[in-house]
Amino acid sequence: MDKVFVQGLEVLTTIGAYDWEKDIRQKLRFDLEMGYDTRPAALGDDLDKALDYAALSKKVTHHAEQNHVELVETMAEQIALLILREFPVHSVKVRLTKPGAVANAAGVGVEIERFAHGSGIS
Ligand SMILES: Nc1nc2c(c(=O)[nH]1)N=C([C@H](O)[C@@H](O)CO)CN2
Repeated sequence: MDKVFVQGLEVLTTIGAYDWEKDIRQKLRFDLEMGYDTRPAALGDDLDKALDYAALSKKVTHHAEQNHVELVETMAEQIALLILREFPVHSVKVRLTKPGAVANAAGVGVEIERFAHGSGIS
């Protein structure tokens, strides 16, 4: 399956399990990979047939900015569901990095993969 990806999408939001995290904004970095047949767009050179990575990035940014959760797991799951619900993709991989969370680590986070088929969405 072809992939459309968004790499290093940075969003500032309120996220974290500890009290001191409830009143600050921290950076999240999203790496997204969507399973999508790119041939119709390529053959017609037609954005209307493409998975619009700009529109997708905008929706992900808006969701992450507006929804405050404790765990990176929760945010990753919400973003995967949003993409499966709002875009005609076969699958989505969400790698979510919280760069400032652990001293002496470049980043920590999760990577999940979800599929449209059998998810009740599609
Ligand atoms: N598996 C996880 N572990 C931790 C999380 C998380 O979201 N998933 N979050 C925290 C704190 O919020 C941390 O980021 C503060 O530095 C701790 N462990």
